[in-house]
Amino acid sequence: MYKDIATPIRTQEILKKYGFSFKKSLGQNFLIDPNILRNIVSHANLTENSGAIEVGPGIGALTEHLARGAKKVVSFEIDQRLLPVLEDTLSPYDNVKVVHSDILKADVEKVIKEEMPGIEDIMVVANLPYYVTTPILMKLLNDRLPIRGFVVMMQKEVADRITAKPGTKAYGSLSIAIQYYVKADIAMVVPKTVFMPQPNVDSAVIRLIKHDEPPVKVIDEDFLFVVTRASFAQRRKTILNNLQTGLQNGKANKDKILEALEMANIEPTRRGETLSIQEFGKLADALHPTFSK
Ligand SMILES: C[S@@+](CC[C@H](N)C(=O)[O-])C[C@H]1O[C@@H](n2cnc3c(N)ncnc32)[C@H](O)[C@@H]1O
Repeated sequence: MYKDIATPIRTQEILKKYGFSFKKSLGQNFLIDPNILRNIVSHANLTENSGAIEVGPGIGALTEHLARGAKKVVSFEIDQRLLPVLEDTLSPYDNVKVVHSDILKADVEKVIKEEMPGIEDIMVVANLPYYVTTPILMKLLNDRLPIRGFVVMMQKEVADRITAKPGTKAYGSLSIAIQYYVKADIAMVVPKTVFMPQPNVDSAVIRLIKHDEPPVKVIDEDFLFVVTRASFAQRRKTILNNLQTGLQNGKANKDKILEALEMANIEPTRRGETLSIQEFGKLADALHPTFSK
């Protein structure tokens, strides 16, 4: 059995050996608690036939736990200074591939094809860099990768918004943009003390499992997201007011919007935060003929 990378003492040793200093701009808060790492990996339900994709391995703390639980791990790391560190810390594992790349620019599908041939069950498991949590999730969802889902650590406030249900304060266009693709729930809330350096915000691990079918069928997915963004633009405003100012550069015809709201069976005085994803779907389809161009 190898010594865990993620103990405070071993992490300090590794950082010292390589003269590594944290870059705040890259969201570098490393995990230093092996129990949290085991817990994260257990929520991914990996088997010896699974693949794991990691964003930002850091010095390999989570990577080694993934390597122990999966057939193959591919980790994308943007910071070149970490490459020699990872080569050292992950040397006991022959099932890990580190790719030096910004995940936002990477062709992840190609890498999966090359590095994980024949692997049918793939999960994204990561302690995400908080400054780009949402762009990373949206990219990996929009790329329509052959993955089962995600188990990812992020800022708790973002986790709350992603997993929020209608009628709650945290519910908004981000909840819908993500829940259109996946079933989302919070797996655990994580204290600041398990990170080095400690972040200023609370953290949570969320689990996102892809739907077989989207929760609502719409004519035009992109337009659904245009409508939801417009509907939440000003939370105190009614859906009617938000759509009037948010569609067609504020020149949307009020009567046409009222017609669409009636067709979708939605009272014009309601607020966006009370609408379910199914109601947004109906509304987007009703608005589509007039407002999608
Ligand atoms: C929160 S740390 C997590 C490190 C490690 N997985 C851990 O849990 O200790 C985020 C990691 O993501 C890397 N990173 C930041 N932006 C990235 C990007 N756009 N693409 C790939 N990696 C990125 C950072 O260099 C850092 O290693």
